[in-house]
Amino acid sequence: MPESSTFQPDCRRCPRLAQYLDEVKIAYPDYYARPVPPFGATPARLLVVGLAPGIHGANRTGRPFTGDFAGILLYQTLHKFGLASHSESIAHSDGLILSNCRITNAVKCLPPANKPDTSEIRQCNHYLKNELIQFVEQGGKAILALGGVAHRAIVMALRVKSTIFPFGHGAVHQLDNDLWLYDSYHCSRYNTQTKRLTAEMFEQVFMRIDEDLG
Ligand SMILES: O=c1cc[nH]c(=O)[nH]1
Repeated sequence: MPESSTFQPDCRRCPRLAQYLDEVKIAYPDYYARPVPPFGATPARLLVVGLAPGIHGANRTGRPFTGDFAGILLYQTLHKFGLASHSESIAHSDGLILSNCRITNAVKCLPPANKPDTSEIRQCNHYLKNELIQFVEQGGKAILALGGVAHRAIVMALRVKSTIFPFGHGAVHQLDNDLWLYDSYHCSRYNTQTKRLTAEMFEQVFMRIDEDLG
């Protein structure tokens, strides 16, 4: 199982991802094109875990879910539930503040075709594990997995059994006395445009978290 380590902004542990980021930086010199750090409040009661930076979103702006389609529904919903100061997340310098909430990704680097390899998810799990440890130590109560990859990365980092805690949209898993894992389909363009995930479905997940956090 991976050990935990603090996020390294210059990490190049995954050769395929490091090389891809080098190529993307050449194609788009203005893009951030580095491992994207978590964003938000510390301490926080809610930790939202996404998949990985999108090429023209977090990979461009350097902030999770910022500047691309996947962030639209997420930040709108966070704003609706009083967790974000604005309903849109446009750029690193837009002044947006998260309250009681943090956002991170299972994989910190942009993967080709949005698909990290299992070995890359495992390698990056060092960082997620460290973030989860800090989150729990500082009183964090609710983890929201956006999609199955994020769910399995969380389960891996916390060393709990994925057979006991399978991913399912709307599922709520009690991981510990005071630690809960909530699942939602990922708020990707594909999922929202095909209506696999509607705004109502996403809000219901947040409503449940809101009720449980009290
Ligand atoms: O999972 C995702 C998707 C888009 N942007 C992110 O930061 N994470």
